[in-house]
Amino acid sequence: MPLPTAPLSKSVPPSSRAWLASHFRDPYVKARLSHPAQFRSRSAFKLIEMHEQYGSFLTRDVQTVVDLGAAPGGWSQVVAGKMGWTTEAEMESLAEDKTRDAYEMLYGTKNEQPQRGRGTIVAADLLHIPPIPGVRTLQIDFLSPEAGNLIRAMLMSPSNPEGKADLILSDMAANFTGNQARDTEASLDICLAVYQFVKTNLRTVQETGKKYSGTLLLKHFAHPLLTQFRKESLEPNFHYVIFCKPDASRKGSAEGYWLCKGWKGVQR
Ligand SMILES: C[S@@+](CC[C@H](N)C(=O)[O-])C[C@H]1O[C@@H](n2cnc3c(N)ncnc32)[C@H](O)[C@@H]1O
Repeated sequence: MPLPTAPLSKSVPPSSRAWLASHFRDPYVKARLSHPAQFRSRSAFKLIEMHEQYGSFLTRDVQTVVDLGAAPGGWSQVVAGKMGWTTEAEMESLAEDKTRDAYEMLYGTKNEQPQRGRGTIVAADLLHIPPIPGVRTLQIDFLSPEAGNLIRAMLMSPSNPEGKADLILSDMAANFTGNQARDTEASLDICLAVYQFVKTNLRTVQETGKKYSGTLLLKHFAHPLLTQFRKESLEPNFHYVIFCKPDASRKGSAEGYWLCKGWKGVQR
């Protein structure tokens, strides 16, 4: 897809012009538009980067994944690719791709291409998520009381009768208002709701026998109240929690992610 080079229309206000200009200069926007996997969002590169740099979590033993705040679907595309849920046409276009590094970053070596994916991926968002091979989508407000049970039901299978997940991803963010108190409260509400879901749905290390299984990747906005949540709820109950700020995350943004590995179940 060609990048816009013509001058922007005079009807576009100066503030939007500045944003659009910096948006199209952004290397991750350029990468998204030219990448053969045709990611739907620039966020896809954040997930790839965190997986690569902060400790692999999209590993072969991951069978069930929940992607919260998934629209338009970039993260789910990455997960589906990692779990082998990619159409043959996509495989062919990727196999012909000259940027082999990008290919390998997503799918491993070419000899490893499965024709059908493994496991279950459930993606949920307030917004509609256009279909992605191998991904079960749900349009719902995750903060609504029924969301947890619906997602669990979608994870259930004969081999997973309790609907447990090996990996829970949350890129959820409420609309930014610019009011710090309100934005902090919204981020905290989302983190607390995700944590409630983790308590009943993330597979524990006791269940798998693996010290670092049961992974949560959770977006949040920097604030002392969120730090307190990390200390009180995440740190005692996971083997480790690290802060991630991928390069693909805009520098001026207060967003960051916690990568939490080794869910022990609630210790306190
Ligand atoms: C940064 S976008 C996610 C981008 C996505 N990870 C991707 O790669 O395409 C944040 C998403 O969170 C969703 N969201 C915010 N609050 C939500 C809620 N209460 N329930 C469900 N989704 C929510 C928004 O609708 C938005 O699509």
